[in-house]
Amino acid sequence: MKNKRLMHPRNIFRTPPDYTELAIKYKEFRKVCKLELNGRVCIDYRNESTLRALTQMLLEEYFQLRVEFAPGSLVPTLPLRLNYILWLEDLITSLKLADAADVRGIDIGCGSSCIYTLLGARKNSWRMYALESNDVNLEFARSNVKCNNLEHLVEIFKQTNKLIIFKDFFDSKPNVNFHFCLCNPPFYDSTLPNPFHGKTRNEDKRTPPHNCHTGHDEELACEGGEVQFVHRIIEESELYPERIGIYTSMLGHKSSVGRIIEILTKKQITNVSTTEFCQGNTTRWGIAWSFSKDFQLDAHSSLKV
Ligand SMILES: C[S@@+](CC[C@H](N)C(=O)[O-])C[C@H]1O[C@@H](n2cnc3c(N)ncnc32)[C@H](O)[C@@H]1O
Repeated sequence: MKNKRLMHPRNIFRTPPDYTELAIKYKEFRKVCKLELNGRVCIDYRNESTLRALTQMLLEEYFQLRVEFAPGSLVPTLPLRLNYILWLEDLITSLKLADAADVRGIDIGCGSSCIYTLLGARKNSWRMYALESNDVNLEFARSNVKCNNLEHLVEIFKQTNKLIIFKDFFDSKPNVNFHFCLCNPPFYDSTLPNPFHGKTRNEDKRTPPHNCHTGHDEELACEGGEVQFVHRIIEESELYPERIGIYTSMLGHKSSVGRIIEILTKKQITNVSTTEFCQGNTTRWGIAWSFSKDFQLDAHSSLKV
């Protein structure tokens, strides 16, 4: 197929799951499935409760993770989250660590599902530190970690000041350095008059492609949107160049990648890598930067901006 964009080569969802078989196996998932005339299962991706049941079922089937989401909170899609984790795995290999279990990662804004942290811990035995500012999300994240018996690998940290990313956390862990940080930042700009539904010709202000809009306003929006959030991560990374080997973030819009690269370039941060996360009709982007000579990130770049 022309221009077919594929998931990461190791992403198990490159081959679509057999939903009919899974509907037989998982009762809660079966309840949200529709049956086509030919007897095949059909999924309504625009329905929030269907998405919840789908993600819960896939996490259980493929990663033996049982996850609850706070009511009304963001429902993560698993193929995208997995693409990001697999890219991190690739970046970390440049470190040539003797033991993968030595890896320590920070999840900035883990959400109620705590999905990246759970995946990193369960799939790769990474030691994960999940930061979150929303109290309800924190409660659910803690419970998800406990339910999956991953407390020995995961620490959850309450972020009291939303405008800060690392300072308070680093102060609480003065002697620990980390291999990477990851982030799915709040996408929307809360300062816009209608941040979630504004239709505009300006690409940056257009809502991203969604199957179904899930999540609380507070989870999805911040002042300046994702560019400003990642800008803040960059500024704090300059204060702590040694504390994290590879700083990374996901971006929801291609134009944000160019703007973030501009910010990095102005700051003369040149050890930078970008990638695309392709999942069927949805594309997201990843950006990474490092101050360490141990990571040669440019070798991993897959995207010309
Ligand atoms: C878009 S959601 C991502 C949730 C989850 N990581 C995922 O990918 O499904 C962003 C999360 O960041 C949290 N957040 C916002 N500002 C934060 C900050 N300064 N520190 C930590 N978490 C923050 C929000 O409460 C929200 O849960």
